[in-house]
Amino acid sequence: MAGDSKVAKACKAMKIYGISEETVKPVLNNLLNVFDNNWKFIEDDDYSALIDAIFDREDPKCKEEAQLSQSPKDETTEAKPSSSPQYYNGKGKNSNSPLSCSVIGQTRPSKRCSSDQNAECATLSPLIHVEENEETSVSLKKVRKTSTYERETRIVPWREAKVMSRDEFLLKDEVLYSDEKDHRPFADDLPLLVDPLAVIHPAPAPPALLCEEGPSDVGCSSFGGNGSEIQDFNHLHVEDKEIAVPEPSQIEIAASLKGEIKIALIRNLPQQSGFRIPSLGAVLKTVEDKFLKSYKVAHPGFSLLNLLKDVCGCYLKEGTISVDVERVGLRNVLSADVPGGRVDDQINICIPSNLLNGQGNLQNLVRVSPQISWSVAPNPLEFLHCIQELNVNQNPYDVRDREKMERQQSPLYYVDDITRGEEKHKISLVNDFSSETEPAFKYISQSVNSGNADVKFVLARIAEGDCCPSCFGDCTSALIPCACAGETGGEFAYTPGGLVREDFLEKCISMNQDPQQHIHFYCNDCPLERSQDKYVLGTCKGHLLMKFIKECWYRCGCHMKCGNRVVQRGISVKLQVYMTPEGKGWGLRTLEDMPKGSFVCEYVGEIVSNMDLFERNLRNTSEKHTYPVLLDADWGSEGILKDEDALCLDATYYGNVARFINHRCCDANMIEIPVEVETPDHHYYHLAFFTKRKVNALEELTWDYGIDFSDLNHPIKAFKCLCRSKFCRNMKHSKSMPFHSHLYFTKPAGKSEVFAMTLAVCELEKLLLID
Ligand SMILES: C[S@@+](CC[C@H](N)C(=O)[O-])C[C@H]1O[C@@H](n2cnc3c(N)ncnc32)[C@H](O)[C@@H]1O
Repeated sequence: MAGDSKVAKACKAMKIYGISEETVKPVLNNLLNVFDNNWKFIEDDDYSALIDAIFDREDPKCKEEAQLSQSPKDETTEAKPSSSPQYYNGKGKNSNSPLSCSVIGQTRPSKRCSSDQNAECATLSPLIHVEENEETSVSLKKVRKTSTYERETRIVPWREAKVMSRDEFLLKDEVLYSDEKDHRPFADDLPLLVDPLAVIHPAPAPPALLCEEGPSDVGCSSFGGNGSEIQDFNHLHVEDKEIAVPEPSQIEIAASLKGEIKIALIRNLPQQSGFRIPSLGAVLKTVEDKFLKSYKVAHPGFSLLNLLKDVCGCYLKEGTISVDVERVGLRNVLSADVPGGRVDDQINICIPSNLLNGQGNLQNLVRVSPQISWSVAPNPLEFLHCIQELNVNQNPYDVRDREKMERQQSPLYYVDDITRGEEKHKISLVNDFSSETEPAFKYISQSVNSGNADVKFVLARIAEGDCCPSCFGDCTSALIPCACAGETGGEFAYTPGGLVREDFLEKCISMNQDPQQHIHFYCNDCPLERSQDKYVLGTCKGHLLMKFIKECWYRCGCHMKCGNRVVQRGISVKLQVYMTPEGKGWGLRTLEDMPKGSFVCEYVGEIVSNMDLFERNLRNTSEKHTYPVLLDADWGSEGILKDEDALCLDATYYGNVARFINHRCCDANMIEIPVEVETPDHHYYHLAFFTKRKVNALEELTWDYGIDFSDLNHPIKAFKCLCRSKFCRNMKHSKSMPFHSHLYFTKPAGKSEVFAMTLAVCELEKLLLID
């Protein structure tokens, strides 16, 4: 009977997996019921539905049987020549037979050709044909034929005959070299058996990382897709020398002629380690966290996946360009011309072409500083070593190495939170160049009155019409703007997303860039000149009348989360104080991308009268001070200003993170805008910094102090400007900066290549943005 022969066939097919007829038959019955006696569904794909159903039962018997199938008896009686693209490790009794439920324990047998289909598979399908000889060793043969099955299973042409299902290849979050359409790393129409252009076999790994020969409890795990398979490569007998059996190593890269890249990370672990295959997503996350922890300076959007993509990009590039004259030239320059750097300290940085806007032209780039200079000389092997270094850090059996690495990678000086809990978010401080510590000052998140300044926040001063007591929730989402939008022409200065509105911001930027075109107030009796004992006949130099933002305040009925309360909620972006490489001392940078119009921080310090500040400056001539700000945005609104009403903020002794913001002439990326928070009285207001454009993570945050570098009479001696802006007002000094027709890079002493590479890429990004 046709049915009986089909049952017999199915049982025979399952026998290969060591599953007995008694187990198969009831499951088969169920399936036939489910599929309405349609055998096609059961037979399709080498009885995959049946295999699934059997294993889905989680029948302990199945497991027992599967284990039994590894017994010597089973091996001799049941082992069959197989065309399965899976292969044995050939270790005899304790081998990781693909017939078992899996020695690793969690996986079911991979889909494979049944014995009955061997003939068909042998001609149609296996890219690598696996044969088992008497000693159960395995030989590999190339067969230049393909089947839909293999296309489905994305066989990796250059190496192991490992079968991965389409799903297994799909990464959890993202896919290496993903195809937009279907998110698979390799296209379906990939010509199979395309030999790789090249395969990188890394330099021998440190002994602790090598796969150990011999005992069967040692195997190499290969993370080829989502890391869902472990195979043991140790005892493969290779007939065809073109097919490389994986060296015991950590990383391999291979590319096909079409440009597809495969990266394999290989790790050996003792079987008893309790190791379970993690998802690739989890692995990447751990490495990224580790990277961020160890290197601190890493782009917060850094992802290992992108790094690997870069590796692939470089690998392809390196593989396709045979002679790179420019690089050779650069290498020569490197050895002769590195200031203060030993040749063996240098590494070549592989800059992804997207950073170079696809031009790959290095001629216009300039040297950054004596500490950080550049070479762009792609060399994927060195890049790979960087990755290996990351990989070493992950080895749980190599704690000493890991600790050593961490010691090496840490910055020379690091403070976890300079705010000591004053701000909502920690603000770290990092010095990668020396052990210079932060200046002595007291971190405060709100300005404080130092004594003589006349600053009073009085509820009665807030007129009924200047606030919105009847509002609730978010004023910016109300249909009709409330009274608090009055100051900014009936429209709130902020968008509902908390950014300064584009038109308002542009106005402020234009006033800042071209103050002469905007309204100034000229005092007859200028408090600034009074404080400096400079009585000048006639009017003063003038004060720019600035546009104010008015936020909702105490008397308003809205929520603290109201969109018109931005500055008063404090710093919300991740910031870091760092030692600038250009010699400007400490600087402030963002650790996250910020859109145009974002609030960064306000200038916080001691609220002092002009008069007091001048006296302070006189007293502390030697003191390294910050630049105090003058709160003169609305000095024209009252007649003659009393000394105690003419205020400044001095962050020298008490201040917040803004005291670290460096100056940049004209094209700084932040602008200061006066903000009313507590009082309509414009003697005192908040001076808040907003981004003038999109600012990328790790970019330095700067503002134009408005210094007149030619004013030798200014109470605070101007510094030599190192802003490197092409609009620098201190050009005499800027021009003396050396310009080079090439870039080269010196690895800072005691730093790893990964550290150096990250720094280099970040700096290059900055350069490309700036210049
Ligand atoms: C407000 S502080 C900025 C933080 C400062 N870099 C530090 O290390 O504390 C101002 C001082 O920084 C330095 N500075 C700021 N901008 C600079 C620039 N463009 N070029 C050189 N030095 C700068 C000057 O010494 C200035 O007096």
